[in-house]
Amino acid sequence: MNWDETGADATDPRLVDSVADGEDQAVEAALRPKDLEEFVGQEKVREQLDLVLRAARARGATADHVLLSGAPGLGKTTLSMIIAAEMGAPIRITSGPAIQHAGDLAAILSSLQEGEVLFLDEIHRMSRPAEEMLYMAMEDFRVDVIVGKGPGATAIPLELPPFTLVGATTRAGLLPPPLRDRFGFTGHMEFYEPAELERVIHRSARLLDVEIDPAGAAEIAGRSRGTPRIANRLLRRVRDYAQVKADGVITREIAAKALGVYEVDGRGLDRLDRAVLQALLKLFGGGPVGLSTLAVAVGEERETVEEVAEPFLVREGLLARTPRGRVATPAAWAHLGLVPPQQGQGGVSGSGQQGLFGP
Ligand SMILES: Nc1ncnc2c1ncn2[C@@H]1O[C@H](COP(=O)(O)OP(=O)(O)OP(=O)(O)O)[C@@H](O)[C@H]1O
Repeated sequence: MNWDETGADATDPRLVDSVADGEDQAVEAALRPKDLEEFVGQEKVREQLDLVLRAARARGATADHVLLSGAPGLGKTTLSMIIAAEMGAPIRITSGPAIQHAGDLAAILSSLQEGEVLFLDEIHRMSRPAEEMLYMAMEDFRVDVIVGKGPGATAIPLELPPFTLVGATTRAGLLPPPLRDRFGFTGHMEFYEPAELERVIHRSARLLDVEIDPAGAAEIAGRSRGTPRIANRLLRRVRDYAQVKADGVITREIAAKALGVYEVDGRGLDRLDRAVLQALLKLFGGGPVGLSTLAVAVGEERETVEEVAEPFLVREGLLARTPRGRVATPAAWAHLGLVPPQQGQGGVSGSGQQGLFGP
């Protein structure tokens, strides 16, 4: 298989991948909530952000810098756009990996308008010199542009208009403390509850002009891995099925059948997730087994198993990472409808050995 570094398979994109693909980006623009009122869930972050923005508006000031942390697809970009809209300000969108040199950042910062929101996605992946330039820009609204090289180099100070930096990261812990401390507000985005995802799905269905009943929305929500981006993507695939195979209306039965076709099971696991669990249970009696062995057993790279399949399996309480290796939980046996071996029988089943080492 050909998985790229984001965990997406270049030839066969995963329906349950929380990273956006090209099709998502086009549809996401239409589905994004436009204000805090429309933004579903994340009650704490919404309430706190609402206060920050209202207070800034009342003072006629630019809002404080905001750091948003959380997994991909939970709404960080959407919230940054809402911050700009609520402040009546324009927004500029860029990302850490796009800023290779301090000069790239200087060019962006020096062209900002007063009050503009600068959204910096994956801020933890910015280069070190750019990061250091950002410290001063965030605190003093000033940057030193270095002209020339070596002993003759001079720093020319450049005043910047006040702006609001909205930084997004999947891992707040990776940010150096001097950067983290310069944000006036940090919001941590949680995975969504099924009921919240149902609201997201009903709203998106309305915007896409698709008829869906509450049980149909619940069925999709339960398979969406707590992530609105995945919910919206599954909704689009179910809509296709409903149009081609039925009368266009999404019911529980249609949603379940459609997602069965796409191999997304009732809990949101896809083919790769299930292959990992099946190998762990059937070949290794539930573990413990080392990551490399598990990867060989499913015919995948170690990194693919570790970074693409495991995080969700761990989050779902189906798999545990222990110092002795990967171990299946009782919930994993139940999910695949298998019975754990009796204690003392040894971990590996006969058929498993055959599967692994050949007949
Ligand atoms: N709270 C929400 N209510 C309704 N829709 C949402 C919400 N959060 C996200 N979405 C929808 O999910 C999709 C993905 O959201 P968004 O692009 O903001 O995620 P993200 O956290 O920025 O992801 P990434 O880090 O991968 O860029 C968008 O279509 C957006 O409309």
